[in-house]
Amino acid sequence: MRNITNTAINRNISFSSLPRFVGRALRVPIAGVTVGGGSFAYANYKFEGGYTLSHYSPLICPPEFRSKTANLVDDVSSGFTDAYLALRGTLPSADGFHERRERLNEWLSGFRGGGRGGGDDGSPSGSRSRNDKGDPNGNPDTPPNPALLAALALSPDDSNKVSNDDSQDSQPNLLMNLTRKLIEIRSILVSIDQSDNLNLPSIVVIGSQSSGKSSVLEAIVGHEFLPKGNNMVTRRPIELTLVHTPHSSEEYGEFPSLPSFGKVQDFAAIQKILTDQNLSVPASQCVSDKPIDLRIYSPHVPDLTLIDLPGYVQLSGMDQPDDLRESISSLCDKYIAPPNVILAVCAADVDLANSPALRASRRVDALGMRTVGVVTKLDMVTPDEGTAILTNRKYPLQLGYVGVVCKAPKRGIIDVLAADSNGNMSGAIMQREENYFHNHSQSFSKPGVLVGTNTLRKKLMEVLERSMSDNLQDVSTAVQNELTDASYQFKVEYNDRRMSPESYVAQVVDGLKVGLRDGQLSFSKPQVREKLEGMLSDRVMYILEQLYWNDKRLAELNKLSQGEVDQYWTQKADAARSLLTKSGIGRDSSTLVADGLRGLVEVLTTDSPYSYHSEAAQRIREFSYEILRSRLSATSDQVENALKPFKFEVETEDKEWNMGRRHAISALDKEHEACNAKLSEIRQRVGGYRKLKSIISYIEQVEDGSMTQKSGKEGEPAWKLAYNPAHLVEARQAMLLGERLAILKLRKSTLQSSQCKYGKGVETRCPEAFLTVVSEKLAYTSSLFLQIELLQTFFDQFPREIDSRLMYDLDRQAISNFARENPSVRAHLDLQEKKDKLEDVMRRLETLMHAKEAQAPSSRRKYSLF
Ligand SMILES: Nc1nc2c(ncn2[C@@H]2O[C@H](COP(=O)(O)OP(=O)(O)OP(=O)(O)O)[C@@H](O)[C@H]2O)c(=O)[nH]1
Repeated sequence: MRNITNTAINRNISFSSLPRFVGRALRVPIAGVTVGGGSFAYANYKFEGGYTLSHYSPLICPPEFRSKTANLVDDVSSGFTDAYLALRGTLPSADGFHERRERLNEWLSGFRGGGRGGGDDGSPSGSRSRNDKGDPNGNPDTPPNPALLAALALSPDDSNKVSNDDSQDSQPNLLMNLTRKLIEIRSILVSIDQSDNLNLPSIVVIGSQSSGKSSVLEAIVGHEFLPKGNNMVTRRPIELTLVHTPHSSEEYGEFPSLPSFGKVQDFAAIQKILTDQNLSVPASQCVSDKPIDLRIYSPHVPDLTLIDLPGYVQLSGMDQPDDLRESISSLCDKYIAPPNVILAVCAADVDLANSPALRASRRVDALGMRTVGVVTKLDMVTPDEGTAILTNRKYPLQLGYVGVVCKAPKRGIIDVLAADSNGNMSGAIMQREENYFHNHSQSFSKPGVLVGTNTLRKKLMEVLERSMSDNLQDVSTAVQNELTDASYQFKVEYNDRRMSPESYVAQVVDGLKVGLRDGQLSFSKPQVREKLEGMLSDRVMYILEQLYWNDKRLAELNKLSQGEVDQYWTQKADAARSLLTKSGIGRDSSTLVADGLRGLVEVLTTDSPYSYHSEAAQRIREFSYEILRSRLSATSDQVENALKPFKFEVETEDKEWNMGRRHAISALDKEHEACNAKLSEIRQRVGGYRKLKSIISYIEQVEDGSMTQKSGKEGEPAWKLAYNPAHLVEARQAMLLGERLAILKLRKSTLQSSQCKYGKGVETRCPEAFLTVVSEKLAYTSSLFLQIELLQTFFDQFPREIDSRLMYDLDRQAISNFARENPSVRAHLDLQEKKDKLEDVMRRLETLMHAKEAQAPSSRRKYSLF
C-alpha cells in the first residue's frame, strides 16, 4: 500500500501510485489536478476552479476502512471512466490544451454549486464543497459518488434526475478497460496474421543509436530488461505488450512464442533471453524482421503495446557491416507505416534537425498526426534550452513532445535502497527525474511544456487508445472480409468438419492399436509353429547332409531291411536327434518371434500417419524394444526347459510318423528342386549343357589321370589351358549337385518304400522322417511357451505402454504440436483456428463498436468543441 503524502500533493503527485481507474480519469489533461489527504486513507481530486472530489479508495486506504468503502470501487471506476470517455470523445487532440482546460472548468462550474471551492490543501476540509453536490443525502461524512459526478458531467441539464438514480451506476460499462480489450484483440490478430493486413496500431519506438530508447522503455516498465552492449544487440524488433495487473503484486514476463520459458520473474533473466534471441541473428545478417514477442505483467505498468526497434545508425563503425544502415532503415520503415503510432526518441543534446527519428517520421507522417516526440537526456542541456526544444515550433508534432530524464540508475547504494523488493527501479528513476524537474520547476512548469515519464506514460495510453479506437471500423471491415474468406474455405475444404488435436492424437493411437490387433493374427499359435518348423527344417537338412548324405556308407542304410537293427545307424540317429534338440532352439525361436514383433512395430510406425511423427514413432519403437528385451531371456529359458525331455528321448506314434514321413518327402522334393535350379543356373553361366558336360569330363579325366599333357609350360596341367578357371569351379559344383540329386532321389524312394513304414527301428532306417517328426514336436512345444511367455505379454502390455507413456505424457501444447506435425492436419487446424479467432475478434469488435456508438452521440451532442 502506498502512502500518498502531502509532499506528493505539493509536488504534483506521482500518478503511478494511484489506483488504475484514478489514473485513467486523470488522463484527461486537466491542469492543476492534485491528489491529497492528510493520510493515505483519503484522497481529494481537486479540479482547477475550486471543485474538489474526495473519496476513499480501497486501494489506498487502510484495512479498517476497506469494508466500508469496498462498494465504491466499481462506482468510482465506472464513473471516472464515463467522465474520461466523454472528455476523450470531445477532445481528441493534445493541441488546444488551454482551451480544453477552460472548457472543462466550464462544465465543472455547471455543477459546482456557485463556485464554492473546497480546501486546496488536500485535507478533509475539501468535503465542504463536495457535499453541495457530491452527496445527495447531504451527509457531511460521506464522500461524493464519483459516478454521480461523471453522470453530472455527461448530462448537466439532468443533474437532479441523475443524482437520484443510482441504478445507472450499476450498468456494465462496455468501454471500461478499452485499451486492454483492444490490446487483447491486437494480440489475437497478430497471432492470426503477421502480414499487417489485420492489425490494430501499436507504438513503435525509433531513434538513433544511444538516443535513450531503451532507457525510456525501461523507465516506463520500471525494470532494466533490454539487451545492453556495444555489439549492436538489438537486431530484431521486440514487440512489448504491457499488461496492467492491479490485483496482483506479481511482476513477470512471458514469451508467448517461447512457451518453454514460462513465467520469467527475474528481469535479468528476461534481459538474457532477449539478448540471446537477438544474438541468434548473425552479425553478418545485421538485422531480422522476425519480432520477439514479450509480455510483461505488472501492477506498475500501463496497458500498452510498444515495439522497440534497432537504433538508426548515424556513423557506421569499423565493426558494422556497410549495409547495416540500409537494413535498419528499411526495417523501421516497415513498422512506422500507418496505423502505428511513432514514438520518435531524440536526445536533447543533439540538434532536432539531425534527429533520424524525426526525419523518418516526417517522411511517413508529415503533419505529425501520429508521432509523439520524446526528448531524452534533458539533464544534459540547460533547463531553458530544454524547454525551448520541447516547445519548438520548427518541427511541430500534433501530439507534442514530452521531455524525460531517465538515465538508468547505476545501482549504487541509494538506487538499491530506492528499488523495491522485486528490484523495481521505477521509484529510483522517477525520484531522480522528479528531483530534476522540481529543481528546475521555473523553466519546466511553463504552459505547453510536458515533462516526466509519467506524463509520457499517460500520453502514450491516451494516444494508443485513441488510435486503436479510431481504427476500429477499418479493422472490423478487414476482419469481416478475412472471416468470410476463411469460412468459405473451411466449408469447401473440410465441409465445416471440426477437428481437435486431441481427437487426432486419439485417432492416431487407436490406429496403432488396431494395427497391432490385426498384426497379432499373424502371431497365432499355428502361424508361429509354421515359422518355427521352417527354421527347424533348415536345421534338419543340414544335419542330414552332415551325418548321412556325406557318409560313404549311405548305401548300407538304403539296404537295411525292416526290423533290422544296426548299431552304427542307431548311434547316428541318436546323434542327429541330439544335434537337433540341442541346437539352441529356446534362444533362436524367441529371437525369431521377437524379430517378427519388431518388424510389425516397424511397419506400423513407418507408414502414414507415423511417417509425420518420427519422434513419436521412435519412442513407440523404443517402448516395444524395452518390453521385448525384458521378456527375451526368460522366454528363451522357459522354451529350453520345455524342450529338455526331447534331448534324451523322442517317442513317436503311428500318426505322427506318417505325417512326418509325408513332410520329409516334400522337404526332399523341395531340396531336389533347389538343387536342380542351381544346376540349371550353372549350366547357363558356363555356356549350356554340352559345354558343362565337356568341362566335367575334362575334370574327371584329369582327376583319374587319363588326361595327357598336350601343351603349355612344363609342369602345368593341360586343363588349365583348355578352360576358363571360373568355369572349372562351376563345373565342380555341378558335379556335387549331381551327386546330391542322386542321393535325394534314392532317399525319397526309400522313404516312399515299405522300409519306412511305422515300426520297430524305423527311426534308424529313415532319419529324414524321424528328424522331421522331432522338429515338429519341438516347434509345437516351443510355440506354446512362446505364446505364454512372450506374445501374450507383449500384446497386453504394449497398448497400455502407448497409453501411459505416449498419451498421458502429453500436455495440451504437446498434443497440439504433435497434431501439427501432420501437414494436412496442420492445415485443417490452422484454418479452423483462424476462423475461430476471427469470429472471436469480430464479436469483441462488434461489442466495442456498439458501446462506442451508444456512448458517442450524447457526448458529441453536448460537448463537441468542433
Ligand atoms: N544523462 C542522461 N543519460 C541518459 C538518459 N537517458 C539515457 N541515457 C544514457 O544514454 C546512453 C544510451 O542510452 P540507451 O537507453 O541505451 O540508448 P538506446 O537508444 O537504447 O541505445 P541503442 O540500444 O544503442 O540504440 C546510456 O548510457 C544511458 O544511460 C538521460 O535522460 N540522461
